[in-house]
Amino acid sequence: MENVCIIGAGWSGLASCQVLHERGIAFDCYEAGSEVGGNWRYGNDNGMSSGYRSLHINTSRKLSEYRAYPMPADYPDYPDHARIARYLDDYVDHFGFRDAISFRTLVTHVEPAEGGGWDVTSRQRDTGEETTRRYGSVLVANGHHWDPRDPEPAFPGADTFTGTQTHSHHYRTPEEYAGKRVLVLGFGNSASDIAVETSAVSERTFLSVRSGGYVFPKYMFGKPGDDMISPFITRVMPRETQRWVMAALLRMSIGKVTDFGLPKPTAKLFNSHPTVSETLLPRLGHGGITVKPNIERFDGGTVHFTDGSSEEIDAVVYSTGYKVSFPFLDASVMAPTDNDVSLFHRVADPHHDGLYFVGLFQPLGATTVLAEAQSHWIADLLQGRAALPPKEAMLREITRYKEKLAKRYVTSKRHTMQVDHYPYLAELRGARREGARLARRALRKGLAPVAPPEEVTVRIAASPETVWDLVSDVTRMGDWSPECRRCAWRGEERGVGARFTGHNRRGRVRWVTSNTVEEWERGRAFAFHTTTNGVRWGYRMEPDGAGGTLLTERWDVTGQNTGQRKRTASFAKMMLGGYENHTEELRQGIHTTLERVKAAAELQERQAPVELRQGARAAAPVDVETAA
Ligand SMILES: NC(=O)C1=CN([C@@H]2O[C@H](COP(=O)(O)OP(=O)(O)OC[C@H]3O[C@@H](n4cnc5c(N)ncnc54)[C@H](OP(=O)(O)O)[C@@H]3O)[C@@H](O)[C@H]2O)C=CC1
Repeated sequence: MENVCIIGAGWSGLASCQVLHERGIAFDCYEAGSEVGGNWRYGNDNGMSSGYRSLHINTSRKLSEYRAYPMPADYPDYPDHARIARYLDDYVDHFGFRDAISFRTLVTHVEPAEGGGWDVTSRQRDTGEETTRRYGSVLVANGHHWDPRDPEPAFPGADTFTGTQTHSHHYRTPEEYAGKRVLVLGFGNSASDIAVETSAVSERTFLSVRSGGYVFPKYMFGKPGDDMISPFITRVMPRETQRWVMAALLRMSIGKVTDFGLPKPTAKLFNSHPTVSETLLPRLGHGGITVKPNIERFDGGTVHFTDGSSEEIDAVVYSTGYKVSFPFLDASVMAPTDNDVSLFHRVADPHHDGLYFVGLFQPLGATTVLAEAQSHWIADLLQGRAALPPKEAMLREITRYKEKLAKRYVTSKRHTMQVDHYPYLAELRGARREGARLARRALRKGLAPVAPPEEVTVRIAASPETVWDLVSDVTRMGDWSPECRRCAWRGEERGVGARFTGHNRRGRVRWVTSNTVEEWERGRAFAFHTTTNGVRWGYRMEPDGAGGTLLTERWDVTGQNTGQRKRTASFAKMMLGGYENHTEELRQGIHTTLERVKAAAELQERQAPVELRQGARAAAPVDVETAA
């Protein structure tokens, strides 16, 4: 059974896939589209990409490549969407985790499971089949530039407008604006790119700007502009000095934005999300684009602006940004209002164990590298190499972050999750160090460590169906396991979701567990979740190529929440001779279980009428391998 779920195979989700794959953590990734790449897949059939035909990345290749996988050396400084999508495909195939991604599968619901973990429901787009699987942890990487935010509230008279009104999310190419009078609203990167494009074909293009800001060129002194910022500079140079130096460089290289008819920036440099464009200022200079203030109201085909001027307009493109939304999470779990989310170091939900968010930030820098760093921290947490601090400490960090944000940035729905590239990387390194310290302290206090899942495989000279019939009959579990005395089904149900009770004994200590079946596929898999302590047990059968079966038993504690870990550790300490000791007994118990299943299955196969045997041949006498 896969224990970690990743939602989304855009470049943030892929960073998590790669890191978890590299660290040996099993996961399932769900992707609504047929291909990886999210926004960078032009015309993505997941229906969520905002990418337009001319889209080029606005951070440089060097800054934007994953640390684990460089972009091809022959790529230009600022690759277009097609090259980025190809790079993402190569990344997946280079590391070999494509099989872990379920394409055309939309996650429809994620909810906390009884006893810990998360129930994830997904729908296969072709068959409509819905599946619910339980995971110890969920990594949400569904992106935050796909759910368009129209002006809120709508401008007065917008419903009387006789032209077209479109959000930039739906903009693809400029052709439909040929010969028209176009109004682009906003001053972010979408507005800037779209206004430049439509201005080449339209009769007139107007750019309506509510808040003035700086425009950063893609190149400075012949080099990509982000080459100017290095970890060294951000460490040694106070932000005020960086600001002063960059303002001077901008002034020298491109002049003041007001010289191009744009309004004066409403915030200091670096205190609002930057608009990056090599072409906007020249288009303004050529008179191809006319700057207007905000819209005041619509009236038929006329748009009135806040300075009292008005223009006849045929088409409006609202480039007014995006909503942060998680359609699969109930409002009781996470409901961001006005893009406001509360996450410890922008990753961990302090209110829900095992719920992490990847790429949910607005970087002054590159998403890839930051998502990669976030994923390494999450992997530490999943493997028990790091722990989170108490909830109160996480909430304090979030408050401090929001206070800093409020001091620095203009209050706006687009400035709720800003991070600076190198300082945020340093922050994540700090979170990992602190997490490791907390994990060591928990160990010293006798808390159960979260070990990576253990798997043991045995070769059995019997068919996968014979083996499955034995291990999935929980009433026989007492025959195999040294610790389990007996198990009994609760109710008539068999299959995923069926429940059973386990009765265990070690010496004079007896205890009872509740279990729910999570995988039930004859001849392939049987797995269950012990809801009492968050441990997951699974059996996987694979043909061994000689008519027999490779049976793998898996023991997975990574889905335990903190409460379950504490209870497990103290129960083991008080009643079972200590956590480490008991864990070792369980490990040995897996070998014993597999030996006993093997003996029973081979006996059954030998005794079965010849015609019922499925070609099982003699297997190696005792052939047990430990894989973890
Ligand atoms: N090439 C690339 O790599 C590209 C990257 N992007 C990225 O995608 C993200 C989204 O960018 P974008 O789509 O431009 O959205 P943004 O949120 O960055 O910008 C939205 C703009 O719309 C304005 N706005 C919002 N609501 C209103 C309103 N009711 N009336 C008037 N103005 C309004 C905002 O003004 P205010 O500031 O006052 O709120 C702001 O100027 C950003 O991270 C951007 O960098 C986008 C395009 C290309």
